[in-house]
Amino acid sequence: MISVAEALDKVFALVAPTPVEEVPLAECAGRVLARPVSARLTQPPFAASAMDGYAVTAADARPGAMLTVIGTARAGEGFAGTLAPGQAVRIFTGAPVPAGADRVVIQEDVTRNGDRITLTEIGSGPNIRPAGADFALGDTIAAPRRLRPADLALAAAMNLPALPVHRRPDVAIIATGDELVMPGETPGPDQIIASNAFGLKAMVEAEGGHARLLPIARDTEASLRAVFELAEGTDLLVTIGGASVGDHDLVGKVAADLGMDQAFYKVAMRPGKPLMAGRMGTAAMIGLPGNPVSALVCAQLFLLPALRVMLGLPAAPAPRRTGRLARDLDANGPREHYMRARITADGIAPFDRQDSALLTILSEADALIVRPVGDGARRAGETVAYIPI
Ligand SMILES: Nc1nc2c(c(=O)[nH]1)N[C@H]1C(S)=C(S)[C@@H](COP(=O)(O)OP(=O)(O)OC[C@H]3O[C@@H](n4cnc5c(N)ncnc54)[C@H](O)[C@@H]3O)O[C@H]1N2
Ligand code: MOO
Repeated sequence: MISVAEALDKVFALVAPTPVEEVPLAECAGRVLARPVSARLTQPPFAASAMDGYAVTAADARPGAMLTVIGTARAGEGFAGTLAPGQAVRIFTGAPVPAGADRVVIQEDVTRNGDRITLTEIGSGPNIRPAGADFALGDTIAAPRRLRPADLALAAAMNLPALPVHRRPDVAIIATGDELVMPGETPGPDQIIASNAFGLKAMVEAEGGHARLLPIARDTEASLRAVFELAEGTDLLVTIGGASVGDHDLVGKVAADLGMDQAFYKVAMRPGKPLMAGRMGTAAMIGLPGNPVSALVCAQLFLLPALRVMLGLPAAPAPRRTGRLARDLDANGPREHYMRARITADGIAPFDRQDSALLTILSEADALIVRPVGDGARRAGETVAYIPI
């Protein structure tokens, strides 16, 4: 058995970033920018008014100044002339500041009578945004970068109608087992509903991958082989179950028969010991354990970091934080333990029941407390590492 860190390194060695494609800006949310992109213009392109008011010269910027309004500048249409002392231009937010003007006095600080104004007060700032205050022609957005809403607005402002992003990795998900039927079907007396694949699909898609749910493979070599073939062309093949040592655990054997080059099998972790990974032709393969919590925890620890590499992001373990324990914990054993827990006002509270079959607990959990191998007993109030989920 290898450690979680060793297994993760081996998983990283199985995957590579997907090719880059140009995608229209409106479809880039959450995608990963593959190359730096440069602004095609300067923003603002001209000195712009930050307020509604009157553009005046520095010489007139004093309370009591009486000025003549000689024109208007609004967003979309500036004032063509040049402002001289004794003059003002009516100006609106976003409008180009006329030549000769040094500041904008907000209209609340002005009284107007016909085309004459009197400045009643002068605020502290000039209320002018200089050209290029936000960015200049050629300024870049660095890559790789997960594109957030503000990044898309910035790219739009830079006049970039499409962005180079990594193709969404295709992830083919195969549930295995004679006991499984799909949600909505009526299970036979010895059957249960296949649940894991739905959680995995949601995780993959939330991360930016494209998940395909393949038909459930039965516990025969022929059925497994047939479903594996449907995964042809995928970037990442994920199987669920059939990974352990039982007579019907055939995933490893069938994958090997189909040419899987196994990178590892079994990891010193709880839940999720019977995890496997390898390469099958052009695809990476991750064989998840069947127990629902094991499958989803292993996906959090291995599948998502692998997906992030495929999306062009750096290879890194699932992000961790630290928190204070809300209650005492017993010593840990020889496997790294990822304990389902909830973050509460009193600290981070592990659930009493940690059985890897309990989806109700996982559904209530928002954290996995990380217990290192051989970690001693911990008291309430001590700091522990956890992975937000
Ligand atoms: N003698 C041993 N037995 C087991 C060991 C071991 O080391 N020695 N490991 C245990 C551990 S840990 C786990 S985890 C499981 C994993 O076994 P498999 O990956 O072979 O999974 P299955 O046996 O196929 O299924 C386990 C469990 O999960 C249910 N299952 C499977 N797929 C799904 C699905 N898509 N949706 C919902 N539930 C699913 C399945 O019905 C079983 O109840 O092995 C232990 N045994
Ligand atoms: O992954 Mo197994 O479920 O460690 O319980």
